[in-house]
Amino acid sequence: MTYSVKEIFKTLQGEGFYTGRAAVFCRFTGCNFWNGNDLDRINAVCKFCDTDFVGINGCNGGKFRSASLLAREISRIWGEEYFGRYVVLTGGEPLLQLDSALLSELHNNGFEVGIETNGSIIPPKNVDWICVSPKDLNRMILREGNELKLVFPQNDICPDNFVDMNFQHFYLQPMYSDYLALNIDLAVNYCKNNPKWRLSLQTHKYIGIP
Ligand SMILES: C[S@@+](CC[C@H](N)C(=O)[O-])C[C@H]1O[C@@H](n2cnc3c(N)ncnc32)[C@H](O)[C@@H]1O
Ligand SMILES: Nc1nc2[nH]cc(C(=O)O)c2c(=O)[nH]1
Ligand code: SF4
Ligand SMILES: [Mg+2]
Repeated sequence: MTYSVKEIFKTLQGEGFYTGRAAVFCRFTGCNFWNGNDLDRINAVCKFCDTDFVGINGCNGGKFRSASLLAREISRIWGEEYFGRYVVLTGGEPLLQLDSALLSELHNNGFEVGIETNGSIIPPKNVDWICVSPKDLNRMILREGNELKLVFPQNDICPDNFVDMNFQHFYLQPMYSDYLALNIDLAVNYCKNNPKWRLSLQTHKYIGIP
């Protein structure tokens, strides 16, 4: 299998449960909820994406012709240290490309593997950390995982829809947009009144790291 990757970089996880943890981010090309063209946002399932996932032209991006070649590149970017190896597969939608071959190669290289997914595709078995961030209730078939991270607020999606699903942690992440300050206020208030939910800030954006 050939994997199309926009970029690969080492940083700190900026969001959710593992905020502050060193990780290599592997951003796969392409998404099933938006084609990445700004002109098509209004017709997309997901209209507020903050990410460029088109093409293979980012830092360390490219076409990787096998799982072992991609795992080797992720390993190189992590560096020598064996302790704490963590890779976050994101995109775009990583589950359009993640298969058990790549997952095994990453495990063989000593990585814990996390995914950031929109919940519309069932992942292969043995992913170590699953973060689901729903955008469309009707398309959300992955209804369990480690963390549910809802971008907030979203038209037609209320946090109540998720509280009976099988997740260990529930986060509201203020929508990054021209209305960020308002969205933060709304999320803070929601968390104050609904303590099952915690605030997830996109901390990397505040401190200027990728
Ligand atoms: C770019 S997405 C890629 C992974 C996957 N397609 C998904 O949606 O979960 C990575 C994370 O960024 C979040 N995100 C995207 N746009 C955002 C925005 N405008 N404000 C806050 N979070 C956003 C997503 O909800 C997701 O949790
Ligand atoms: N630092 C950092 N943390 C992140 N957590 C989720 C991200 C993503 O785009 O999937 C992301 C990202 O792009 N950078
Ligand atoms: S589903 Fe994820 S990658 Fe796709 S457009 Fe939405 S936020 Fe962006
Ligand atoms: Mg991001």
